Amino acid sequence: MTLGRSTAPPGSAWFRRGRGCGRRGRAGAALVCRLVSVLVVTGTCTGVGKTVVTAALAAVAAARGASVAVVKPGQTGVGVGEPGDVDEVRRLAAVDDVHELARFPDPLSPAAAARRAGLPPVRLADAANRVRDLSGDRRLVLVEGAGGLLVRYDEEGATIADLAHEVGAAAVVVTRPDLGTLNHTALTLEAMAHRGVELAGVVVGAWPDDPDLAMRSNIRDLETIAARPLSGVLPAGAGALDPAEFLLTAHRGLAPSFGGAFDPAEFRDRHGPDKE
Ligand SMILES: Nc1ncnc2c1ncn2[C@@H]1O[C@H](COP(=O)(O)OP(=O)(O)OP(=O)(O)O)[C@@H](O)[C@H]1O
Ligand SMILES: C[C@H](N)[C@H](N)CCCCCC(=O)O
Ligand SMILES: [Mg+2]
Repeated sequence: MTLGRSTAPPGSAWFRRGRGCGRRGRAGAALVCRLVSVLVVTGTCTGVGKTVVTAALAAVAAARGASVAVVKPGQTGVGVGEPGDVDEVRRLAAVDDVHELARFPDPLSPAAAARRAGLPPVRLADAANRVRDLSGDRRLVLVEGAGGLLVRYDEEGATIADLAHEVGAAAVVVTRPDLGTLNHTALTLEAMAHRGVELAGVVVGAWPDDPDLAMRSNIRDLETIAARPLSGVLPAGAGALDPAEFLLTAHRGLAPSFGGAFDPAEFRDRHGPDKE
């Protein structure tokens, strides 16, 4: 995916029919002319930094002039009147076009939290329709899951992977840098491949100032597992920045495919295990 450029992005974007294109199809009708991307932001677990990465993607895209909407289909662990993940994105990225589709107070999976609240669960088919509607006139729609890829939204076992597949979105996988992440990342990528969900990139959600040996070593192995360079690394503490500082950090921390300036080779050289 390439935001704000004329080159066609791979996979996660498509051209949408629209007016004013100026080109004509075989039947003489105006051809598709607007590039739209829908990205699902998932992770290897809860608390890995999906919200911060979602905010970073939104901030960088909005700064390039793209219209960005952010959707959280199921927010759990947050009470009435308390800020949820989309409020965090609004604060960090200064993007107001945010949509929380359902909220359940218990800090559980959306399916379990709905069950405990005695409320109907999130219907991901409805969420997919909402995402499609939003993509009608936005340049980028970001959809943040709850927890990891296979967390359930209802008793039938619908997951954010189903939503991604349904709307044809690629997924950004946010991962931890520390020991244990290699297995969690491999499992997530394997489950995505099994379900036909394309990988948009692996992003480390929170890289500390003092990475240990496992973290340094994991850079290369995460790239091996993903069969591509890292698509970004955000520093720990980014979530506490003000919007202007956050935008600079997001730009530095996201790869050019997401509109940023992150250089995975430079990061690998600087932080690899022989740089202790
Ligand atoms: N780069 C970062 N800078 C600062 N804080 C971070 C960063 N990444 C994560 N955090 C903090 O770690 C915690 C978990 O991060 P976050 O809320 O983004 O996780 P998540 O993957 O979105 O989890 P959930 O499944 O609840 O949506 C939060 O308190 C957040 O502020
Ligand atoms: C409450 C938490 N912050 C998330 N919103 C939901 C995480 C659900 C994880 C379920 C699991 O994988 O066991
Ligand atoms: Mg979150």
